[in-house]
Amino acid sequence: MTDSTAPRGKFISFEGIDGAGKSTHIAFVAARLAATLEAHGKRVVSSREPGGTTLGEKLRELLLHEKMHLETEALLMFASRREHIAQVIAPGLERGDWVISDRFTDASFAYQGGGRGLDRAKMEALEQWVHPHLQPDLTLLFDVPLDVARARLDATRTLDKFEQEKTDFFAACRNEYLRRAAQFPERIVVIDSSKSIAEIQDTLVGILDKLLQVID
Ligand SMILES: Nc1ncnc2c1ncn2[C@@H]1O[C@H](COP(=O)(O)OP(=O)(O)O)[C@@H](O)[C@H]1O
Ligand SMILES: Cc1cn([C@H]2C[C@H](O)[C@@H](COP(=O)(O)OP(=O)(O)O)O2)c(=O)[nH]c1=O
Repeated sequence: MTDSTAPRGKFISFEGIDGAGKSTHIAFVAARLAATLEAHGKRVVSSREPGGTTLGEKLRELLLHEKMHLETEALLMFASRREHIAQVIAPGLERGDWVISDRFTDASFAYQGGGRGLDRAKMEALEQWVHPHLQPDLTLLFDVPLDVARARLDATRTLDKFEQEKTDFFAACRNEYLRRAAQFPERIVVIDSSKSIAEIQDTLVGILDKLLQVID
């Protein structure tokens, strides 16, 4: 994917159980990155999964609202991802832009693997098929106790298919996220999302400024 004339951009994913506060911080991160990158003629591309493309958004609608077999759910998540990589992530990185995605493959491991119990070997096979050479340069994992996430969700919105799941489901998702953070410590940074929004923003500034040094 890297070409010898243009440095590849960076790929940052955001993860966490529903209600952890991930969406709250995406706009802040995008603005912080854009302020530096635009001076270097690069853009921040902000996207999400499932979704991020016209087809992916149609799949998202199905995934968030229709009941389906667990393996169908996993396959559609990866179908959405395949399209997202082809249309948004790979071309963005090749242009030298920085791509930030609200969720990527760690979410499939956490939700379809941890939460729903799909065999990890099947998830790994899908990952190998769909993106054998692509991984985020950085994954920000927003981690909170389950009761905090639940209280935040209940206070704010109508719940979709995943958000209506029980505590055990989210406990298993969270455990899988934390297991992956321990497995890939060089890529996944765990953010204590039970802190205040201002404190989390301070932490994010420290992480992003270090990452931005490569282009200064
Ligand atoms: N650190 C925080 N402290 C208090 N409330 C928060 C914090 N982070 C997010 N929230 C609130 O919790 C709710 C869910 O946050 P959101 O970012 O939508 O979660 P997610 O995208 O992880 O599902 C929102 O109302 C948001 O304002
Ligand atoms: C990307 C992905 C998301 N999901 C789930 C997690 C979320 O509950 C849901 C949508 O994610 P998200 O966009 O974070 O939800 P919201 O906009 O409500 O904050 O999809 C999976 O189960 N597997 C996946 O691979």
